[in-house]
Amino acid sequence: MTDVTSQPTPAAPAAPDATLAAYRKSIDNFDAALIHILAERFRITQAVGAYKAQHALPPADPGREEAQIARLRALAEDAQLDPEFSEKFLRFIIDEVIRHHERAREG
Ligand SMILES: C=C(O[C@@H]1C=C(C(=O)O)C=C[C@H]1O)C(=O)O
Repeated sequence: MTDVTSQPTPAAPAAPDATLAAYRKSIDNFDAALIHILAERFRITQAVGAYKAQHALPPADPGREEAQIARLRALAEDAQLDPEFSEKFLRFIIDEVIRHHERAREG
């Protein structure tokens, strides 16, 4: 017969932790703000994509990207946010924008 007494005791349901819950409430608000900010950014870049397609402009502008990344890295350093992370985050967004612009060009 199996010795059930040697099994680990299942974890008790976590006690409500008011401090953690308050931090998480604030995280929830920041995450919601991030989504709204991103939605607005993509709304504008969609318009840029349509404009570029109408005027036969290239989907990507590496000079503009380089300037934006340098500006954002400096802002991140000032704000004590990891500039490497900031660059990767912006690169990820810009790459998605360029994909949208390529699609807009294809019609
Ligand atoms: C939005 C533009 O298109 C692309 C996307 C960019 C961005 O998301 O910041 C920057 C440059 C372009 O490669 C633009 O040309 O301004």
